[in-house]
Amino acid sequence: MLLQMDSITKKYGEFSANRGIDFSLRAGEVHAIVGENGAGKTTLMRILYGMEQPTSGTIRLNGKEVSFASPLDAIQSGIGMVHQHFMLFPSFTIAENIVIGNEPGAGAVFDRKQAVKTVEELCEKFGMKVDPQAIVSSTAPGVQQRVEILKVLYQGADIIILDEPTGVLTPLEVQELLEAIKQLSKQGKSFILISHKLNEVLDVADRITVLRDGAVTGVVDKHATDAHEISRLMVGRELLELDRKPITPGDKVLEVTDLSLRGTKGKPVLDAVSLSVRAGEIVGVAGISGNGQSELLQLISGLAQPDGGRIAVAGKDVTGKAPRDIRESGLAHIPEDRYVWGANRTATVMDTGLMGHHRRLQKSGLLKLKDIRALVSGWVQKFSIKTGSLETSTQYLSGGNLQKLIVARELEQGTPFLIAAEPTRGVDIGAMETIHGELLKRREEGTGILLVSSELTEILKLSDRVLVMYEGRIAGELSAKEATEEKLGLLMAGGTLQ
Ligand SMILES: Nc1ncnc2c1ncn2[C@@H]1O[C@H](COP(=O)(O)OP(=O)(O)OP(=O)(O)O)[C@@H](O)[C@H]1O
Repeated sequence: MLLQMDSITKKYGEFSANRGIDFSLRAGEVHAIVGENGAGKTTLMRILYGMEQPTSGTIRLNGKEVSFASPLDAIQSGIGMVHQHFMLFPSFTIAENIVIGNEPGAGAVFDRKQAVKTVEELCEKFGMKVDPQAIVSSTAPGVQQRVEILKVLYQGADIIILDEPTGVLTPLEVQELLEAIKQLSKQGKSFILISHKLNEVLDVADRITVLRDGAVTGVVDKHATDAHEISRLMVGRELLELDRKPITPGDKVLEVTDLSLRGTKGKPVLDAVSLSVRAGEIVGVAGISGNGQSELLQLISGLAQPDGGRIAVAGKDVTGKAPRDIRESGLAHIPEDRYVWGANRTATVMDTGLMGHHRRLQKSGLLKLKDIRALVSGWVQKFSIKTGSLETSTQYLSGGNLQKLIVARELEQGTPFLIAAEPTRGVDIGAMETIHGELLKRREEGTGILLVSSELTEILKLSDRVLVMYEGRIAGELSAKEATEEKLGLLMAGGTLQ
């Protein structure tokens, strides 16, 4: 066995994030780790990568016991990790990012030409294509993902840990990544893949380890299992089918007319975009990321200002207004990036939950701790948010649990209009079911929802109408009945429907 982790336990105070976990990896194997948010997947991998020390347990590489005091130790032993959030220098070139830490050159002189050549050779050897001279910030997420993998290959990794690698990728980029993993494993590289996407896991993994509450509930062979068994091992129950009841849409809660935003290179980022959302309907926006969706949401929520056009929320003209005024007009917003727009990493769970609710809870100018506690602990229960306490800083929540907290906070604003951008990014299948169920409940209660998601299955499951964005324009609109993955895919790629 290439790698063996035995009886790994990790305690944070009284809380055990890992409880006696056994995990093994063969050379050339792709081994997926799945489990609910907070099940302990990332913690186990941080231990393997030397970012955390286990409270007890042993790690053996090729039969020899090892201990890693830091990632540097792990890298030297041939272990590389690609994190959930890319850790590249945006203003550097791809080549510079790959060789950083071990640059070619003599003394203090960096040999740029050699760096480009080395990266070209690396791409050739491992069959992955990137332009070494491109600046990272100008490349797509799929390219940045490849750069992260090439970087660990350059560092000499034989074991590559990928922590939720497909979260920000388009369907095509996901296919390319899965293909690259298969190719590299044929060349003898071994992968540990943390993922919530069971279809991807069943496509690429040889074995799957399932974690629940910090312990292993099963290790299964891909050929001897299916998505049902894995979800049962993960959640402890079968998942329910969602029921989308027929509705009659009401008044417009969002009306966007001829919205435009100029780009830096003359090409418009948004070009005369008009759309509306009525009370009680979910309007899905599909599109490959980078086609104007993010900017559209920033304009609607007041985080950026348009160059032309008009925005009305709940019947009030909010064009050019500040985010706070727009929220008061009737907008709640589950933001696309939970770390940038959704939370302050140093704030507690309670303070993060309170944001936006503070004015409502204020009685005679005072906020009562008891009221805040009751509100936030209700959500913690309803959404199974795993946290030490309400005073825990959000930086210690697992990614999916922070997402659930933000979703709960925004769903509970009780506004007529809600933006839900990537509402289930990084959450487990049980939490996804809860969030989808809650969005449908809000819809039945009359909230109008603009759903922007890179997951076509999510768009198709929830939307009453689907708009497709392509190059800053609405390229097409389909009703729930008409919409299929194929038709949406065609419009997303710039095609037209006959
Ligand atoms: N430094 C820390 N202090 C306290 N608790 C922590 C710390 N790091 C992690 N935890 C807790 O340990 C648990 C396991 O977290 P981990 O990030 O391993 O979960 P995960 O399975 O990767 O979840 P997700 O799918 O949401 O990423 C969580 O409940 C988390 O809040």
